Amino acid sequence: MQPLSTSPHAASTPATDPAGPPIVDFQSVTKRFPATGEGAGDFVALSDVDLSIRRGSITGIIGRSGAGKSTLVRLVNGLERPTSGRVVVDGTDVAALDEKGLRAIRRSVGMIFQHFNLLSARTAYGNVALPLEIAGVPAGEIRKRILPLLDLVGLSDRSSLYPAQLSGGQKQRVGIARALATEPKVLLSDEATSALDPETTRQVLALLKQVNADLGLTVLLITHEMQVVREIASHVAVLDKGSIVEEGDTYSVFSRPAHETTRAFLEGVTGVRLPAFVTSRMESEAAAGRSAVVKVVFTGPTATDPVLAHLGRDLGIDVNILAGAVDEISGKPFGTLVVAIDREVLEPARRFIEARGLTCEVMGYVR
Ligand SMILES: Nc1ncnc2c1ncn2[C@@H]1O[C@H](COP(=O)(O)OP(=O)(O)OP(=O)(O)O)[C@@H](O)[C@H]1O
Repeated sequence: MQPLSTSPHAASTPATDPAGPPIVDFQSVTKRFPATGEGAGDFVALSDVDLSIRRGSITGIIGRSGAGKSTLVRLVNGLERPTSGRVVVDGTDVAALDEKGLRAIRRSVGMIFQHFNLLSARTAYGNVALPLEIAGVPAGEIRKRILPLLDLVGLSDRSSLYPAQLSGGQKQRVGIARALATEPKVLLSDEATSALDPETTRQVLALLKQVNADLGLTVLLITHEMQVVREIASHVAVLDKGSIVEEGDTYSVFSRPAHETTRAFLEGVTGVRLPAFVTSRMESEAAAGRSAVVKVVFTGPTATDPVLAHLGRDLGIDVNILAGAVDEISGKPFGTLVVAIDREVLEPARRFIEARGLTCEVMGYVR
């Protein structure tokens, strides 16, 4: 694969500016769908959503099935229109556009899909050429643009093959090249790696990361795979029943998830799983003679500090380690330890730990 600095977009791509105005701004967006059944009211798919997508970010949208993720993303390229509110893409209110304006916005917002959506009767080259043909770009110019794109996605030697002759990963690479053909500012990805095996997923993610870093292209991705978000997303927004319940940079949200939906999604992905011998004995009452089972989360610069050793040395409080893991989110360390602390000394221990920037959560009590 060629470095992207030689790509045809390099000169025309706006610089990444995290502090600048958002590239996509959802302002009080509500989306209702008309009732489908007799007597049923309208269905509210999105309710008063405010969300700013930073220019140059990779933002993951997560949420349960039916939470409104696809609807949110389809508003960005005008495939859906908000019932109320505004969706502003690079300064343009998409909902206010006529057909001509929508065609223009769709050139600046590319999209890739779970099932690739390639035309089976066209070669890889023909699929990538399609959006340029629709835009009326002359054939000679199309050729000049497509060859570096196929090179970029590592498919120069597959350009004359049809989708049926390509692997899933190769088809998604064609999808990415096609989405990049019109030199978009934003790339929407709707479960683009869900149909791929783990190794191919890694390769496609690496390509998205490279495109993001080298072209400054903002990526807005829907996924149910938390590993994907943890690995490549700089920011994350959690949707629950049509509302944003949590958002921020991925490290902050994933290391200290505040909402129950986020916690449920992260179960088993970050942190530790308690061994059965602990969970089977755990009780909710803090009765005498029991120890508290405390989850201690180490983040940022404290992630590798020996705080619990200091607890023993400075306060003479010993802890019993039950489970632990050191993990990585967006390339930064993140540690979780589950420890048993004598109930009688729980409060001083908690104050000591929290004063050093760590978080404590009492999960229950054991004898
Ligand atoms: N055109 C439509 N007409 C009626 N209801 C719709 C329409 N499109 C979506 N919905 C409803 O809006 C809700 C949100 O749908 P959406 O596809 O955005 O969810 P999602 O979070 O992407 O779900 P999934 O993860 O299952 O794809 C769902 O309950 C869905 O049935």
